Amino acid sequence: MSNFSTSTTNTEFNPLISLNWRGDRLELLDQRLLPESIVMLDLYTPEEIWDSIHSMKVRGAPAIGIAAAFGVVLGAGQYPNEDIAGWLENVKKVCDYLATSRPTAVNLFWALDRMYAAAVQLSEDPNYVSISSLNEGLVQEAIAIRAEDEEVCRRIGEHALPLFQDGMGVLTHCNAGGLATAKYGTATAPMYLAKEQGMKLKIFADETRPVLQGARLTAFELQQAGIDVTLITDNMAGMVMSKGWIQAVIVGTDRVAANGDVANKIGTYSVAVLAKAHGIPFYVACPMSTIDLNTPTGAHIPIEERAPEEVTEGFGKRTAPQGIKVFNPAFDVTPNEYVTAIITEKGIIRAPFDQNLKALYSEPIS
Ligand SMILES: CSC[C@@H](O)[C@@H](O)C(=O)COP(=O)(O)O
Repeated sequence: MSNFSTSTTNTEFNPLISLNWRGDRLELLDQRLLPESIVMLDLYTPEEIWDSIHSMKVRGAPAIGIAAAFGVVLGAGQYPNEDIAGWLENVKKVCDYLATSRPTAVNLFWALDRMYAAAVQLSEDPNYVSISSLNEGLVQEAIAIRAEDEEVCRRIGEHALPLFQDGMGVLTHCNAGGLATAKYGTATAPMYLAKEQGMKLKIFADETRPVLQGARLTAFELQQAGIDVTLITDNMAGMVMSKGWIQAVIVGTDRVAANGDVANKIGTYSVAVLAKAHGIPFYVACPMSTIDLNTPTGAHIPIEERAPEEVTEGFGKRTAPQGIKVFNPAFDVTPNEYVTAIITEKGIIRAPFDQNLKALYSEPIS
């Protein structure tokens, strides 16, 4: 594994933009170092992209998909020969390799499938005869995935915004923000749009143990954007709800099963149960690329388990006894009965989710 080169701290950093294609490399914000340091990494190989996804330098379902798409570009560009069949075989190998970086976010597999389908199509197109033109075709596909994500997130925000009113308290868990997408985020998109329109929301960000995406990322990016955000630890969510401070919960997701069960960052399920107990609507915001009709229920979603050190040394020092048994699932599944609505770029879906999710695929984007 080669070392990544790092750009110096960028003083004009825009926290909404964490992935940039630079012609020969993917420039990527190292999210693990936030908020203390803003470091952009220059990634030149699929191995570097794999490592960045696996180690969560880039994380969040849509951002993982975008990074992987550029990983395919970088892998295709390494093919040394001029034969198209060999080029296509190499693209397939790169896609299969990148697919092993993380298991839960379906956007990863969606993006890789889309890149491979584009490669097949390009390889059959008589206008693309040289390997360099095929590689350029893949660059355009990856750029399109990134650009579409930005547009999709904005649309999610537009559809979600009417669910919120001036002065509302809104709780979110993990980071489904601009850092996790091309721009705007999914759960945070209505927060940015509300800000644009002068609507004041009071956001509560769960810290999100064990990796602290809420504290490190959501609190950071909302604060940078001038949005009213209060950080709480995960075990405070019930208390702030009981005080009447929360009128809605909105989270992102890594995969929505065909029946509307939702996998998201560990702790989301507890928040959903708490929301139901307090009569608070629980919204899930995601692009269509996060909906996986091939996964029948939440029980079929592969849940990543991560290293015990995230729990025992997550704060930079040991906080548990040596040799302790640790269970560290990165995600949990919220059953559909706790989900008030799923908000996509195509609009708002409510129960019965199995029927309404299926129907959504035949509807044009409004
Ligand atoms: C728009 S991001 C949606 C989800 O990917 C997000 O809520 C989440 O759970 C991310 O988990 P992470 O482990 O940080 O990749």
